[in-house]
Amino acid sequence: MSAIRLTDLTLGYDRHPAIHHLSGEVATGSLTAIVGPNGAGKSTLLKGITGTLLPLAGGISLAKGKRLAYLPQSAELDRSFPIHVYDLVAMGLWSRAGIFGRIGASVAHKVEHAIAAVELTGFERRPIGTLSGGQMQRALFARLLLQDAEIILLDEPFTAIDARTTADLLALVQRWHGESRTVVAVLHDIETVRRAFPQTLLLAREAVAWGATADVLTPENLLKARRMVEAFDSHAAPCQRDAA
Ligand SMILES: Nc1ncnc2c1ncn2[C@@H]1O[C@H](COP(=O)(O)OP(=O)(O)OP(=O)(O)O)[C@@H](O)[C@H]1O
Repeated sequence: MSAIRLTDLTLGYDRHPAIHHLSGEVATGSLTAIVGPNGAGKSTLLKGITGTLLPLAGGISLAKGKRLAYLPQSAELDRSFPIHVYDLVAMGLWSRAGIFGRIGASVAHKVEHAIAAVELTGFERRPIGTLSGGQMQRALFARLLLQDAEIILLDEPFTAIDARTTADLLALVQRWHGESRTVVAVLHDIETVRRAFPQTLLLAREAVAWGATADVLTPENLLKARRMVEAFDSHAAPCQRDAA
């Protein structure tokens, strides 16, 4: 069964395509990496799946009734927002408790448990603006833990994060996979993908290859992806292939 299905999908900005003619499925319970050169459309695809960016053509369907959680690229987060680690993590419960849900004893226990799971105990009252990049990413993973979503989308979760934090957070990703959640992560480190992600979508504005990681990440495919992104004209009218 598929958790996410893409059908001849075109996504873009101001009617200019960033991704086009993308079709395929993310199987329920699978662990998939999205890789590709800068500008390949990886973040754009995640924004399409979350519904923040509507398709210019084609469609995206999600398995019915499944909760979705999304971790944006760290550069997109406003760290100056005046909030403590505890409250940031507790926001993970909003989808179920509501914004004005009572922080009762059981909720407080869940938040503390999630903070402990990412080894941030003792940081509860720290404003997020004072955290290191790795600590902030740990806090965001604690929030994801509480969101308890069946489909989890991660945009470059390990970029600019030290090796120890990467290993700890990767262990959480593996745990989610073990719990049969569907995880899709945009990654730049090919070695991490080869080691830890069974499925890969190699994207270069369209799919270069999508399937078992060892079959997808061949030198030929990686070279092809680079050439395709370099050759792509994002200002072409809605779709070059349609115009041909
Ligand atoms: N808000 C936006 N408005 C206009 N164009 C955008 C916007 N966001 C992204 N783009 C363009 O869409 C294309 C794909 O961008 P996207 O961020 O999805 O690529 P990416 O594969 O995630 O790249 P990177 O690896 O550099 O993060 C790029 O040409 C980019 O300039």
